[in-house]
Amino acid sequence: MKVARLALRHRLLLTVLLPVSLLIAAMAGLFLHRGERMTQDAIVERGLAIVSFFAPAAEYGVISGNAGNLNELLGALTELSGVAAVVLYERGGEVIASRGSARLLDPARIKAVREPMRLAQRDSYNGFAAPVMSVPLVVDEVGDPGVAGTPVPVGWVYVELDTSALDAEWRTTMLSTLGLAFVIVLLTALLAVRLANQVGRPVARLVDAVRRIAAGERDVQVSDHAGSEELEELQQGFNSMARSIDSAHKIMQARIDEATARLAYQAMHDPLTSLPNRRAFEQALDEMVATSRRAGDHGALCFIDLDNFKTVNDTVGHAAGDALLRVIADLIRQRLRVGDTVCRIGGDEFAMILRGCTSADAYRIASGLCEAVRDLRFTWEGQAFRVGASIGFAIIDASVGSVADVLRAADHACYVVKREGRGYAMEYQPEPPEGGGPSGRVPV
Ligand SMILES: Nc1nc2c(ncn2[C@@H]2O[C@H](COP(=O)(O)OP(=O)(O)OP(=O)(O)O)[C@@H](O)[C@H]2O)c(=O)[nH]1
Repeated sequence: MKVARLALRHRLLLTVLLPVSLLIAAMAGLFLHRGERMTQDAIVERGLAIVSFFAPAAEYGVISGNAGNLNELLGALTELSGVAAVVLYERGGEVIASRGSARLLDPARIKAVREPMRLAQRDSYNGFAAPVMSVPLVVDEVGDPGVAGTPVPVGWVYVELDTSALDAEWRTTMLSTLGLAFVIVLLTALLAVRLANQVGRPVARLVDAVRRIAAGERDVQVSDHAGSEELEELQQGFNSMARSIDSAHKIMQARIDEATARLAYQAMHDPLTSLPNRRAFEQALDEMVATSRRAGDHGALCFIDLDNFKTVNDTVGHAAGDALLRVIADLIRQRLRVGDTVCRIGGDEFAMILRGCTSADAYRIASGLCEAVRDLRFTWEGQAFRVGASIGFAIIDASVGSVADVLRAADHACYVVKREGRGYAMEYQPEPPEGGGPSGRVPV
């Protein structure tokens, strides 16, 4: 696992704990190693000091074989703390006196000892030996004794120390050291966890909040109890930034919704009269035709073309023509029933889709409208105008072939009205065969 991939909290823990633990382990190890060496050195020093003192003191007893003197010496030695056994050898390697039971003693090695030394060591026992040296008197050339010769070993002393008390003391020291090291590491770990939590958790909360915002979530806030002034400030800053983003997003969304609605409205409405435009008309007609085929619903499509509208434009101007178009749009709108639709599909052309009506209903409504337009007096700058409305309509029912058929039929009916007199309403009648009577004009 790579350190860079660890969470910040774990990295902080590692950064604090790892060096402290290594330092404590190194210090404890060094202390224990040096302590062990010093203990061993002290044991050796003491053992050597005892045998070095004991060897010369035993010289007389070994040479003379004075048992009383030797016993006294051995008794005094075993009185010393930690001395478990004392053995005295004579020149030939035979034991001449001993106290206690020696565990490590190897008699074969004792005769090779030429100076005080540690002879053996096992568990808590250490064996030390030293030669008992004596200086023989040498007879010179003239036969006169009294010249000192080279010291020779006349025996050996062996002292065995029991260091279990010292070892126990050392064990206690060792355990205390290790315990202390453990406590220090534990305390450091607790502090490190606290520090990591204080820093790592708030940062993790911030990271989580940033991810949620990036994923499109809004209204994201983090609790601002970080436990540290800087982090608390960071969290408060984040919260106010998140609030700003959220409110900017809401404002922007509202504007987009508004603009979308406006565009959708504009796409389907005529800006002059606010009536549905040609596109809306085509959709409404598609629906009406589909409903008629499916449910056998009856309806009608009426094409309305104003008569003499151009005169207004030409006489008092385009603005007057616009105003008149608005007046007529209102007039048509007012006469419609709930569910009917009126659209402006061209310059002075309107279309009505009447729902749930028979041919007679459609004729009555269309004729009424013709009458109302004819009765309208439009005044502009003191001048009065009259216009008319020519309406051709076609019935929409289950027998209708297509939308185009209906359009063609209504358009044709309107054309016939225009051609044959204007100002009235007529239902589409298929052209009579060659030489037949006039088309179905229904006079108002
Ligand atoms: N003021 C105004 N005039 C328009 C608008 N759109 C088209 N027109 C005009 O409306 C007139 C329509 O032409 P016509 O249908 O031939 O005029 P008309 O006098 O009604 O003719 P007939 O139908 O034969 O009686 C044209 O002069 C167009 O310029 C508009 O939005 N505002």
